[in-house]
Amino acid sequence: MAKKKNDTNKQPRKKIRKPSFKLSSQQKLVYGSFLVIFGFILFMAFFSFLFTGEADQSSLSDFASRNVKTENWVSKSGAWLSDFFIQRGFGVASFIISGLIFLSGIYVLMNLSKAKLRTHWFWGILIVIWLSILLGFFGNTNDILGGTIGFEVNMYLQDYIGKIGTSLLLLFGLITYLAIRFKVTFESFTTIFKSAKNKIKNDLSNDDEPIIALDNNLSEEAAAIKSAFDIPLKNNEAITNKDPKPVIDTATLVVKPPIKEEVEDDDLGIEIEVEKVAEELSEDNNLSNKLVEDFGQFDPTLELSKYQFPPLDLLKKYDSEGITINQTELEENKNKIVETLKNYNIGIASIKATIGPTVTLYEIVPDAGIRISKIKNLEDDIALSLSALGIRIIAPIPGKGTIGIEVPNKNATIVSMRSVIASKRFQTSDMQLPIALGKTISNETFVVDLAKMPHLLMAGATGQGKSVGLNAVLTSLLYKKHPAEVKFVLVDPKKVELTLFNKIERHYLAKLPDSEDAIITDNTKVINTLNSLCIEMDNRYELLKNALCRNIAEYNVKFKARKLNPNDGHQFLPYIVLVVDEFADLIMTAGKEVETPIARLAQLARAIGIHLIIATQRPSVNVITGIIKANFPARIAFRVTSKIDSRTILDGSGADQLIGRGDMLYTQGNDLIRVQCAFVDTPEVEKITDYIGSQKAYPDAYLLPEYVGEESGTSLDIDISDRDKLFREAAEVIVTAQQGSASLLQRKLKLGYNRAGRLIDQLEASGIVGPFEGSKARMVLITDLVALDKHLENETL
Ligand SMILES: Nc1ncnc2c1ncn2[C@@H]1O[C@H](COP(=O)(O)OP(=O)(O)OP(=O)(O)O)[C@@H](O)[C@H]1O
Repeated sequence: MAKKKNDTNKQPRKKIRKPSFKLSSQQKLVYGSFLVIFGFILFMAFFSFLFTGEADQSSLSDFASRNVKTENWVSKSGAWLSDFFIQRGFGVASFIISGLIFLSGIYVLMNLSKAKLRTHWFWGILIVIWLSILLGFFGNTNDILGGTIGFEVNMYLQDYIGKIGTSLLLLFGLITYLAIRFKVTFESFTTIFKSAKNKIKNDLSNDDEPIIALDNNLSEEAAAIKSAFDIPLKNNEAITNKDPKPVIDTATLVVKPPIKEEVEDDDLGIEIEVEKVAEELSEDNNLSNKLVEDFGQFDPTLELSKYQFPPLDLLKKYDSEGITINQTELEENKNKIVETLKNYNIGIASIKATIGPTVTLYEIVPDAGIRISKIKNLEDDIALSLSALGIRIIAPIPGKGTIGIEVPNKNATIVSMRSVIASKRFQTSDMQLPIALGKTISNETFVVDLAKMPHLLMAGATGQGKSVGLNAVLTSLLYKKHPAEVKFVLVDPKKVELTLFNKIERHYLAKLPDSEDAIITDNTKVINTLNSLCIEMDNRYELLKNALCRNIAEYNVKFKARKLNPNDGHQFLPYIVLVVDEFADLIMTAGKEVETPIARLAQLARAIGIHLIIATQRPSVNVITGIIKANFPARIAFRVTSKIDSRTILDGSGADQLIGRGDMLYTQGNDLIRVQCAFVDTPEVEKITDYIGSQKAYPDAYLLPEYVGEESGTSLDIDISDRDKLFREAAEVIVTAQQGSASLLQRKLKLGYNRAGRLIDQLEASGIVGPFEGSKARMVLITDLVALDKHLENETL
């Protein structure tokens, strides 16, 4: 273990920045025009070399001398380049190289697909080689037809497989090229020969020309074969033959037989020909392949293609980072543990220590025959003898066969956000939503995938590191995900914790169409947003269903490959992460109205990329209800004040024994992992959001679907028959208390915010309470219950 400890201490802190090969528009202009001009010059040099090459031969050796004159149109350089490419290289096939350079310039200037350019180069170079060998075959000596390479390769081949072998090899090269590049099949040849035969036959019989209609989109392949075999195919021409016409299938270039076949008598010696129809690519695939070939894969980041991820320098370095081993502390603790256990007649076979950032784990192997429960019961005694808080006994450590005693270090080290973000584990992770939470007890960076969790519940008493934890989660995502790939919905009833993220509203946040602020601080708006997220979820499911995809990752891959048509409503779907900073507050004020959509989202939203992170100070059962708990398998517990709270959040004790300041336990359903949360301070978050916020953004935040809440239909002239069943009770509560507030109704009648609000509106309509007066409670217009009875009776008359 000691070895491992040293290894982990030596973790390199490399600055890892994504290399960017993107050129600015100006660079493209310079680079593109250079290539165009260079390609053109090369062409001129090659062309003049055909006439001046021989004359310039002698001057090549005197390249450095200015007195020597050359005849090449591009002078000395032209003579030298042509000699290099044509004479010593590939012969006249080198013209293709100048063409490729010219073409590259055009592609750079016009910002065309790089993938297509690469294809051109690949096939271009193959043709150069093939052509050079072919022409070298005819060159008697090393002449400029095939160049030195073509000639030498030919000689080599002929030595081994002879002239016939070489020519057959060249033919094989041509066939392979046509088959792969132009997807030519054997049937293509036979059908083309057949149609040629038909034509000749028709010509001879002085009939009209055979009609072969090609549709508008004559494909490259068809055109290539057509020109190769020079068959008079009529494009877009009216069909004049009375017989059913053969039609060239442009996708595979197979000439299908006419439906009415030429059935002729056997006696005439003409056979019926039945063509085998080649398997076609389905239209969708074919189209998407073509689109990808033309434009490359769809790039969701294109709109903000210049977006720069925040650099690591924005995060603070701490001097006290890196674990220092305090040998005396280790020794002391070990002795105390051994002594305490000895006092209870527990012998130890071996003990070893793993030093983490905040706690050290002592792993002991007790003597044979010792009951584990006996050690477990000594938790308090060991804590007493070590006089330390936050001692946790893990008996046994799952999968290890040892007993663990976690003892807090006297001097805890801060785990900086910088160190976890820079870690190789985070930087190279291919998770969909990677989160660097902190470091484990063995000092390894702890990275988890939010997409796999799929929802996270965070609890901890006030001041134990929840907000820092939330910031660590958000920071991790900001360092790893482009604004096009993830959107946050932030709910912050405390109004201060997440405000900093306002600056990245148009990059990373999602909001309701009519709301001004993206960060939701008002509890009533939360209900609308949650319901809107449910609508978004349903919409996304519909899209996934139509695209025959099981989850968002598959869907996005398909969309990027241009297999989904944006005209059918398909679009690239970013992940949506909902963060609620104080859930207890929400449940208290809105009850079921919040719980229902949260539970619905938690149950269903994983496949469509909506993930929830919910934090609460009060992990009591009325806040984290059964239905919520069941749907949040991933939990983080910071220090809580009681064992009961720990049990609510973790289904076991442990969180009450933590030491605070980011010390936390993480579980994803099975083991508990003790992690020291990474520390990210408010100024650091501010720097990051400033950095992102100062860059070009989308025109608006990501807009969620509109949700028309039930309460929005409320108007003051509510029909008496439409009144809530609790109307009378509510009126009595208000009149008795002489206080017209919705929260009073919520408390007394145990209602959600919405229903209480509706009741107040109805009471106002009936004239029992006065109009809305801002932060003050409404005035009660009825003085006592007797007056109320009278008022209601009058109303029904
Ligand atoms: N990971 C950490 N490493 C070191 N110190 C930490 C860490 N997390 C929190 N702290 C310390 O604890 C203090 C309180 O943290 P934080 O504000 O996150 O608590 P909280 O649980 O959100 O409290 P509240 O619920 O009242 O907002 C921080 O100011 C910081 O000094």
